[in-house]
Amino acid sequence: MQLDYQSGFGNEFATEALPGALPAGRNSPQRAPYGLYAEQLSGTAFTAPRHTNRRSWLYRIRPAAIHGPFAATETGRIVSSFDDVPVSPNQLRWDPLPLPHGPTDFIEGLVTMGGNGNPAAGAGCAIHLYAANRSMEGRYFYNADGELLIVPQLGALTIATELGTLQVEPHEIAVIPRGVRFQVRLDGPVARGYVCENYGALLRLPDLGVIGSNGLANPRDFLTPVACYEDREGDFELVAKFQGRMWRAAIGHSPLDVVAWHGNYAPYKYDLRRFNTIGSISYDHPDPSIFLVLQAPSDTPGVDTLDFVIFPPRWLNAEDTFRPPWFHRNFASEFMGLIHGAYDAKAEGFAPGGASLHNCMSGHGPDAEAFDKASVADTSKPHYVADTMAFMFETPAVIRPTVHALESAQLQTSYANCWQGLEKRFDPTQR
Ligand SMILES: O=C(O)Cc1cc(O)ccc1O
Ligand SMILES: [Fe+2]
Repeated sequence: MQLDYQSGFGNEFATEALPGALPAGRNSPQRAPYGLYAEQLSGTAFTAPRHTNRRSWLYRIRPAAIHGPFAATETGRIVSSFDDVPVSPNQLRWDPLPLPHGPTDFIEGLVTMGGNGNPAAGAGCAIHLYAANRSMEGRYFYNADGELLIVPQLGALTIATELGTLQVEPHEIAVIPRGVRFQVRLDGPVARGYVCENYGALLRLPDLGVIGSNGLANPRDFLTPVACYEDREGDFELVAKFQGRMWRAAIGHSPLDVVAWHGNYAPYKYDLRRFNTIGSISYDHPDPSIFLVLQAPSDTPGVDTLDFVIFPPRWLNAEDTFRPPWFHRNFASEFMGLIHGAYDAKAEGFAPGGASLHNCMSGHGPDAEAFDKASVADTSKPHYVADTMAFMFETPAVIRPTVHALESAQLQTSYANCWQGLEKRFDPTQR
């Protein structure tokens, strides 16, 4: 199905599935068109400065308040507080999450790998993987704890939300704002990917500084759905994530019943293949901030609580340069995933669907094989890094792995051996 979208990042969108469903000239008329209820959904403080203020007005068949009482339910493998598990400075890497055997939908298939901060503090993030083999049926979900950045790695998803339907395939991402109700449907037999749950300030496009007015992820490539509603009654369930726990309420109708909406608080998708990658055309491999797609800013200028960074296919032509990522230790902590192909700093062991974690000041970089190859490569000619799409969730706070991540059968116990083959090359008599 070909879906319609509205283009732009954080625009003041306006969309109606029935002509005239959007009230003209006011948000909350005495009676809204078609007998709809007007409802505001605000994603930031009412008094947030205009450039960060996000809210939308929804015109819906029933108000969001209509559902049965919430009762706490199984949180499954979802974790939202990370302080009780000791964290080591070891470099960690995982094989891809196996696909589920029993019927598992997107929510059931979530497993938390690590994170920092917590929903109560409104700071930090949780990093989850998902593996699913069925659509959410009769179940709708919202997350009051943060926005969800969904990074499919295998299988396309149709994400039906209150504000319209998005389709995302591997190489695309979707962001579902805090509070927006949605249902994930699988377009194929299985789906797998990564989710970053951002407890902090909303993800936004970074400033471009000396790059100028264009580049990196361009605003018009962000797509927001058009209004589309379900007028459906039945015995459904509404699942909420609220303060780290999962809650369940009976609901007698589809909550995806918004006939029209306007505003700047809405889900969006972005095709990572549209990223305008900028790099060195002289020498040296730049810092990975050059690959920043979205950032969640903190109160300290220039410091983000979360960065989403990608490593897409690109030309490398820096001369007399070790072209792949260098050896390094960072202030930041880095959780990486691979959507497709191979990553240029790792010859093997980092598989699509896999993950790695290099925390604050833990040494890492190219493995022995990648180093050996790149340190003798001909740098007089450009080289195209093809068939690759890696990404990083990067945070200033340490990413604390969960018990599940540490006890997972996918944890590669000998990951750090990938650097052991880097022999001593030092010879004080040879320059
Ligand atoms: O592979 C990594 O560790 C990620 C990374 C990539 C890069 O190009 C520079 C620094 C960095 O941490
Ligand atoms: Fe790194």
